[in-house]
This record gives sequence, structure tokens and C-alpha cells, in this order.
Amino acid sequence: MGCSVCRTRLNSGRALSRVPLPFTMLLLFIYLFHCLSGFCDTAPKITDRQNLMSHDIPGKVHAVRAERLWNGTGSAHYSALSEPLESDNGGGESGIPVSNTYGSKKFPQAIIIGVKKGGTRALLEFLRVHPDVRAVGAEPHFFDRFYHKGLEWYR
Ligand SMILES: Nc1ncnc2c1ncn2[C@@H]1O[C@H](COP(=O)(O)OS(=O)(=O)O)[C@@H](OP(=O)(O)O)[C@H]1O
Repeated sequence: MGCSVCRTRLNSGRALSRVPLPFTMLLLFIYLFHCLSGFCDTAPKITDRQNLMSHDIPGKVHAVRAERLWNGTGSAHYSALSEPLESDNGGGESGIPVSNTYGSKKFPQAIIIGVKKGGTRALLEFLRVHPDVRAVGAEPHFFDRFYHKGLEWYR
């Protein structure tokens, strides 16, 4: 009697131990299908850009790109990104070619300007914490040191 109970428990234990693998595979398959359907797109889609770059202001400059992003829920929000920018259709609002392809070089759409020891690095680092912000690693010093190298160098 005792042994048959043990056997029953043992068998149900074995059966239970076989459940997780197919169940996990089923969940993975559903997730994969869900992603392939485009429902788990985490990368934001760009619908508009705001070029906040100014060429007239001297001083220390951090480049940040600001974009209006579509979050897939019917509303848009602005965020700042900071990699040098380029152009998608051969000409942006400023006449500078820009590209909306992630991974390509782009001009900044927002820049941080400040005097030396003004805390611009801290501001940049705080902005960088935001997941939608992509900031340059080192200060490019385009406007105060490398302006003569031109926009081709900048982007
Ligand atoms: N929130 C806040 N309040 C007060 N002070 C602050 C703040 N954030 C940054 N800091 C100080 O700013 C100094 C760095 O400024 P920068 O990033 O512009 O430095 S740098 O010019 O790029 O070297 C640096 O000062 P020092 O440590 O004296 O160099 C920082 O400590």
C-alpha cells in the first residue's frame, strides 16, 4: 500500500518534471511569433526630427540629437540623442543631409553648450541615463577646436 502511494507520487513527479520543457518551448514559440508579428518592437520609429543645432554659439559643446519618437500607442514624445547626424532623403530642414538609419553617422539634433567647469559633463551623463538618449562618448569640441575640419568630419 505504502509502496503504491510512493510509486504514484514518483510517477506524477516524473510527469511533472517533463512538463516544463514543452511548456517552455511553447512559451518561446509564442514569444517568437509575437516578435515576428512586430508587436515587441522596442526600437523607436522616427517620425519627425528637430534640429536644435546652432552654429553661431562659441563655447564648450556636447552634441545631443533630439527626435520626436513614435511609441506605438498613438502618441509621440521627444527625446534627445547625441550622435552626429546625417540625412535620410538627401536634405534635412537645415539642408544638411541626414539619415534615419540606426547605426549610421548623424549630426546632433541637440547640443549642450557651457563654459569650462560649468558642469556640462554631469548634465550629459544624466541625459545619457535615459534609454532614448544616445550621447557621444567624448566631447567632440567641434565648434571650438575642430570647426575648420568641416561638417564631414563632424558627422
Ligand atoms: N550639480 C553640480 N553642482 C556643482 N558642481 C557640479 C555639479 N555637477 C558637476 N559639477 C562640477 O563641475 C565640474 C566639472 O564641470 P565640467 O563637466 O564642465 O568640466 S570640464 O570643463 O569638462 O572639465 C566639476 O568640478 P571640479 O570637481 O571642481 O572639477 C564637478 O564637480
